[in-house]
Amino acid sequence: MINQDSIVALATPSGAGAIAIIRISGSDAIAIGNSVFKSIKNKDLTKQKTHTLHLGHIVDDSKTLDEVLVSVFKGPNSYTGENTVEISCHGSTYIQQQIIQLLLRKGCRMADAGEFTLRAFLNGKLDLSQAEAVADLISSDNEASHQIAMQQMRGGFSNEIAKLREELLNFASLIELELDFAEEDVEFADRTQFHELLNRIEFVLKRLIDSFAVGNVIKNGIPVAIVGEPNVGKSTLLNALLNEERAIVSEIAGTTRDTIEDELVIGGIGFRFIDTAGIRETKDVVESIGIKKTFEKIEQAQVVIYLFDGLKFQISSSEFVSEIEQIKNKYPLKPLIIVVNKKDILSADEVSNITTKLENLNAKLLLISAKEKIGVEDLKNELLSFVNTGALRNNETIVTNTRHYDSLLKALDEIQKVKFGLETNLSSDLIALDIREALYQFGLITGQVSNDELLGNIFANFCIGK
Ligand SMILES: Nc1nc2c(c(=O)[nH]1)N(C=O)[C@@H](CNc1ccc(C(=O)N[C@@H](CCC(=O)O)C(=O)O)cc1)CN2
Ligand SMILES: Nc1nc2c(ncn2[C@@H]2O[C@H](COP(=O)(O)OP(=O)(O)OP(=O)(O)O)[C@@H](O)[C@H]2O)c(=O)[nH]1
Repeated sequence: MINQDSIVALATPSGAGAIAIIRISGSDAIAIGNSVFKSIKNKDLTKQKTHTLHLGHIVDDSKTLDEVLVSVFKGPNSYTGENTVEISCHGSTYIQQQIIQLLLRKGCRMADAGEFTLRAFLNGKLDLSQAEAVADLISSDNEASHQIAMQQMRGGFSNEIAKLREELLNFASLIELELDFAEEDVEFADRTQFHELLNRIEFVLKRLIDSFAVGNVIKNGIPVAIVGEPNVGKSTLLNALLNEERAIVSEIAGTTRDTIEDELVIGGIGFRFIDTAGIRETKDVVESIGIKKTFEKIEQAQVVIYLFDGLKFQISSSEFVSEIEQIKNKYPLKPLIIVVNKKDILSADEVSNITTKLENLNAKLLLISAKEKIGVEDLKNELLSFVNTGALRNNETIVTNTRHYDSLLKALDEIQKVKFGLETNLSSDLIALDIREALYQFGLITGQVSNDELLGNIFANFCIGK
């Protein structure tokens, strides 16, 4: 470990709280902490064991700033791998600022965003994908995104990649050794075994790449477009799903002109509902812009809810059927749920008329009342059925990070080139080049290969103090 300057930052959120934690990390962290701390038992912090907690006061010259608890971590046994001191003070913003300013005068500097975790990475405490998972963990707000981040932080993903990388590295060295004996025409690398390894790597890469489809939506929320004519109850449904009054419910048709997005967690999965203006034909300029937007939103959505008023269906059923067919034709692969609203005011005959006319449309049909909250739970379950939670349940590795996804795609491409090279008896030096490129992509994920620009990009997105 090189002699690192000592960095300081507030580890808890800014603002007042019961307690705030100020963290210092670096070679001189404990000495600096000691210089501002007066232990009630006259302890010298520099002489304390690692992972110990001490009560005392923070003093600025003779002025006592606060009564605090101080914890001591001795490098390499700390989060950052460096000497670390944490001061738990009373959570007044004034106290926080006074202590931080005092520490800055004593030789610390303010930490950059993510610098504690960057140091943990540089000191080998975490690999790069684990460090990135720390940021995901902090921003996770539902069960699924939390589970994935937690798994990644504990090294599930990097272990898998690191193992493949090591096996591949083995073959790379053997193939490269062959190059040194080019005249003799020897083969150190068993071609059958090598082929078997490449197949295995290809299989794992494909699985990881596929998992990104799930991972990405889990991280960002699954977009669901709610489409329907004005006044069918989109806003009421959204409110029923969100269980709070967010969208504007009104008696006037066409009030949902703009798209409103809202998030809701169902069964541990985040959904993003996109309330659209519907696809009713219109001459109104403002509304036709809304209709164009509706199609754009369907495009982006993973699931579409086509919502209509059950009473209106009785008058113009063929128009509804043709609209539904229009959506089905335009987006044949997009899951579509037909939701008939206002069931509470429909007669049994009307219900059976709707069912008969719509049951053969190759879409899920649900009759609900958004207002009376009838059938809303069924709709939630239906939405959940579109999420492939199999991988989640089985605790398989799920890729959520675009950077990793990108490297996995490139690695797969290289592995396939290597396979092709073997099959077509390409010369070893060319095969070796492709293997090196695949290894490089694996290394980018785990951080075995990195550079300042890459690290800068990653850690700049962290919060200060992490
Ligand atoms: N107060 C506090 N809470 C925190 C953190 C922290 O830094 N401080 N963390 C940080 O963000 C997370 C916990 N992560 C941590 C990871 C490693 C070590 C650590 O001391 N590791 C040592 C020794 C382990 C032992 O002997 O018990 C090591 O790895 O050698 C501490 C915290 C969440 N909670
Ligand atoms: N009886 C009954 N009325 C409902 C139901 N759902 C919505 N409504 C009423 O239908 C009217 C329109 O509801 P909104 O939720 O504003 O409809 P919208 O589709 O968002 O309308 P726009 O914003 O105009 O597109 C309101 O008066 C609601 O109270 C329902 O299940 N049953």
